[in-house]
Amino acid sequence: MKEIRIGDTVEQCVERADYPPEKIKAILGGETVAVLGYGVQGRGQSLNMRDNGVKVIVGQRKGGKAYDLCIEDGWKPGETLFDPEEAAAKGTVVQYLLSDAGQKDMWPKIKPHLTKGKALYFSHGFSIVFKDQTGVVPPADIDVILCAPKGSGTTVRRLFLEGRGINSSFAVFQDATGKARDRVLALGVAIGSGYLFETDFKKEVVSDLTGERGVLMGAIYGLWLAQYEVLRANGHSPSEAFNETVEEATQSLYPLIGEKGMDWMYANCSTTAQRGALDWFGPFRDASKPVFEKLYQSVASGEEARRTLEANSKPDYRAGLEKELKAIAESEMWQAGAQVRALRPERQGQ
Ligand SMILES: NC(=O)c1ccc[n+]([C@@H]2O[C@H](COP(=O)([O-])OP(=O)(O)OC[C@H]3O[C@@H](n4cnc5c(N)ncnc54)[C@H](O)[C@@H]3O)[C@@H](O)[C@H]2O)c1
Ligand SMILES: CC(C)(O)[C@@H](O)C(=O)O
Ligand SMILES: [Mg+2]
Ligand SMILES: [Mg+2]
Repeated sequence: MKEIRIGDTVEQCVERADYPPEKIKAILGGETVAVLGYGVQGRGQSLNMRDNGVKVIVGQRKGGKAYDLCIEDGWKPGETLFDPEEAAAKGTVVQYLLSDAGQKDMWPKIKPHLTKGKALYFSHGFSIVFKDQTGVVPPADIDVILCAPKGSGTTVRRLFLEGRGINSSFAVFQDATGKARDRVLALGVAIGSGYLFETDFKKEVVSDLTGERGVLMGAIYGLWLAQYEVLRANGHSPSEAFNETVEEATQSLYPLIGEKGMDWMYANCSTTAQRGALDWFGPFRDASKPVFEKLYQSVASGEEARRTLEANSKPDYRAGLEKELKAIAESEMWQAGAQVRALRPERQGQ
């Protein structure tokens, strides 16, 4: 365990060293972990656990790309690959990694398999916190736990293969067996977490929905687009506008900020950039803070959950979504992006 200490706030962080392989074996040795859903998280987490020696089975409905990927990844129908209900029946730990809307739909079929002493595991607080909208209310005699990797499932797998680890949060919502904390921490390390910090289901879902709608995806794209549009409207070429907005950020500055912090970045650019960035971060913060406050309220009130569930339940949702994504892919900015990325020396000849 290590501490993160900021003023009066002290957080205990759990590291891999706290759950070495023999401890994981002692905790999970008798368990069958059923991973329901082979999406981005289901795939990353199940493969990492399998490589870590945990007994894992996957529950993925037949047909479709995700099922084909299960076969490609070596899951064997009838041995380690089942439909979600059958896997839930076999698992002693049920990792509920269907899409959040899928969790609501499948709940009536999964719940009967959650018998006394099992653990129900989530990677998001969504279904439990918004139970009035999802109907997900677990039986009282099971453990209900959460481990939420703070990144894409793609990164969960990539970092594991590189011998690195993703940061994850963990929480215990219900401890029926007295083993819930050990179970979630052993699972958290087994899925490839680097370190784990404690949260609760409500804090996890509210921060996660805020982050992805905000700085991780929604806000950053909005900010990038605004700058790109201003540069283009003032006669800058697509190449110049894209490089100055996205390519330099993702390929040079953001990795450096990740490695060394924003203070280092500010100290290690030109004095011209330094003066300008110091003068302008305030106006950008002031302009965007009311939007973040509005976003947070929309998340905390359950409105974002309502919108997500409603949108996902529409029969034409997928078609509409594909149209929206196509519009981004075909927009000038991301067309420029595709061509700029293709020019990277390491991508030549691909
Ligand atoms: N995507 C990420 O990287 C990420 C990161 C952290 C947490 N999470 C959380 O992890 C969980 C899984 O997310 P994901 O993005 O991997 O899921 P996803 O959207 O990729 O879907 C996962 C699987 O759910 C199945 N599914 C969807 N609806 C279904 C239904 N009605 N019936 C049966 N199966 C259905 C699909 O076949 C798919 O294989 C969610 O709670 C999500 O919020 C995701
Ligand atoms: C990867 C993200 C954005 O962090 C996750 O929260 C998700 O919902 O996909
Ligand atoms: Mg999320
Ligand atoms: Mg997230």
